[in-house]
Amino acid sequence: MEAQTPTGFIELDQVEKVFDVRRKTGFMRGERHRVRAVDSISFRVARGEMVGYIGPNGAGKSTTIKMLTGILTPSGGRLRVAGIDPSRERTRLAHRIGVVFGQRTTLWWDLPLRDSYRLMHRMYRIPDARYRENLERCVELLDLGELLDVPVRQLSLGQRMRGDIAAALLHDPEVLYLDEPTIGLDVVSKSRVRGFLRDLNAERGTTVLLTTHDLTDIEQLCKRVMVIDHGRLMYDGALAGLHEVGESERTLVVDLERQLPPIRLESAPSVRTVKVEGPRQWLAFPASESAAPLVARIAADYPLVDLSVREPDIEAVIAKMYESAGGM
Ligand SMILES: Nc1ncnc2c1ncn2[C@@H]1O[C@H](COP(=O)(O)OP(=O)(O)OP(=O)(O)O)[C@@H](O)[C@H]1O
Repeated sequence: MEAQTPTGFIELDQVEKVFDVRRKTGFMRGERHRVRAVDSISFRVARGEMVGYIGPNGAGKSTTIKMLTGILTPSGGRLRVAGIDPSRERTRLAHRIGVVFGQRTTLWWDLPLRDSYRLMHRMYRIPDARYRENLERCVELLDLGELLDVPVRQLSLGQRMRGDIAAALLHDPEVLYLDEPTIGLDVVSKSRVRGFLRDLNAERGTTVLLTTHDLTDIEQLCKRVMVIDHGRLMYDGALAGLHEVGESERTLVVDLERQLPPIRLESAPSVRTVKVEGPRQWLAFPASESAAPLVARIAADYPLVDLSVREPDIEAVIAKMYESAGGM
């Protein structure tokens, strides 16, 4: 393994991808137009980071990942992964990256998992001892033991996904790109996949770039999230910071001794009572504000019995963010 670089294991500087598309407008007639799938995107991911890459359909996520693997060549800008230009040295890079596309399998449909893995062993020229060790570890942690001799086409989606994740890791990649790794999985399979990825990142320091529509994946795995829309990077930072960008609200649920008219706090105009149900009331307040002074004010003026604070639903936050940017 090479000396560790402290920052910029994945580096994008004003990367663009423009597709020339021909749209049919009638019989024998067509119109050419350009789709700017990725529009001047810059970011850096440090070695060992686990970053979420999210955005609505057609935002440019898969296009970015395809450029990071070398499948697509950028139309402009500079892109490096582990110091390698992916589209120029795709084969050399392939030894250092692992890719899982949730909607497609890299496994051989008619072969048992074991045979697919053997083929990868040869293709990637993985040293025997390392291959055996990695396979054993994946089989154990992803619970693949019973499945190794089953043809891929007979596996359930969750089993196949675990098989695909193992396949992407047999050659010890330093970076793993995951495009929708939990799509279509049941709750148990999702949690198993997430647990495995968390351990992989913690124990091996594998850098992970994760694209998903399931925000629980992000909440449970990534400290940092990047949001892309219409090919542009809209947000890059802590997941918690998204709440501020999305101007979201938290909810204070208070239980009073008895039913009372909606709580009104003259000194806190940003607080709204949004629901009253018997002695329970729901108050919405900006997520960027602290709940403590609000609680103190209510406790001083009302017969408070109990309370809880509900965090904003991250999906609502992101939807709001797309709306305010004119996206979706
Ligand atoms: N090969 C291609 N030729 C022409 N246009 C393309 C091609 N690949 C992607 N696009 C267009 O580029 C834009 C970005 O697509 P991309 O697949 O990267 O989005 P995405 O964020 O991965 O979406 P999804 O969440 O639906 O998978 C879309 O408008 C898409 O139609």
